[in-house]
Amino acid sequence: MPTSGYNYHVASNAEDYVSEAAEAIRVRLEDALLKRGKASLLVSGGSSPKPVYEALSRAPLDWKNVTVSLVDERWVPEGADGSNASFIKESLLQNFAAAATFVPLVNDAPKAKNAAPDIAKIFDSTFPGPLDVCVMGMGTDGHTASWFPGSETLDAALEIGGVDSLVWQDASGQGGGSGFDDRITVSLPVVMRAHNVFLLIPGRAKKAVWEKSADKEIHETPVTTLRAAEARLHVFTHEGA
Ligand SMILES: O=C1O[C@H](COP(=O)(O)O)[C@@H](O)[C@H](O)[C@H]1O
Repeated sequence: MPTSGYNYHVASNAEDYVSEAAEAIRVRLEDALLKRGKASLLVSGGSSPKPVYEALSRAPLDWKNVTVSLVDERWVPEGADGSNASFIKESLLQNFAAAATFVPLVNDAPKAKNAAPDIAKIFDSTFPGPLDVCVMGMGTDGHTASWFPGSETLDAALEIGGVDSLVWQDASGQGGGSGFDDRITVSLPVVMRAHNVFLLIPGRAKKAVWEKSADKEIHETPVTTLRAAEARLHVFTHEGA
C-alpha cells in the first residue's frame, strides 16, 4: 500500500494498536517537554481513540505542563450527551494526565456560529505556535474533526489559506453529525501546522475507508486531506474487527 510519505502503523490486534499509538504520542509529548518545558495536545472525541487515551493517561509525563484542547466539539454544554469535553475528561484527563490544563471549545452562547470567533481568540492566545500533537479520529463516512462530507460549511474549515483557527460547522451533510449538527472545529491550517498529526482508526472497517480515501476528493472524504501532512502524519490501525 503506497503511503505517499506518511507513517502507516498496522498492528495485528487491538491491544498492540493501543499500546503502540499511546507510546508514539507519549514520545512526541516528552520530546516537546524536554525541548520547551511545555507541550500542546489537541484531541478528538469518538470511540476510536478512547483506549489510547486511557493508556496515555497512565504515562508518567510532566502533565502539569501539558495543555490539552479539542479538535472539535459538538455544541452541547459540558456534561450533556455528546460532549467531547466530558468524554476527554473521563478518558484522557485521569491518572497522571489529570494534572494537565484543559481548554474547552464551548461557551454558553446558543449557537456555535456566534461563539466561534470568541473561542478562537482564547484558542489562539493559548496556542500561538504550531501544536505539538494533534490526534484525529475518523467516522466511517470519511469525516475527521467536524469536517463532514457534503456539509455546506466545509469549505470554511478546509480553506488552506484561511486565517481562522476555529470555525463553526453544520454537520447535516450526507451522513450528518449523529444528531449533533451544530459544531465547532479546528480548521485545516491548524492541523497542517502541527508538528505531529496522529490518525487513530482501529479495525478493518476504518482501515479500508482510509485506504480507499487515497483516490477520493476531499469534499467526498475529508479525511484524505490529512495525507498532505506527509512525514508528520502517523496513522495507527489494526487488522482486527
Ligand atoms: O463526531 C465525531 O466523530 C469522530 C469519529 O468518531 P468515532 O466514534 O467513529 O471514533 C471524532 O473523531 C470526532 O471528534 C467526533 O466529534
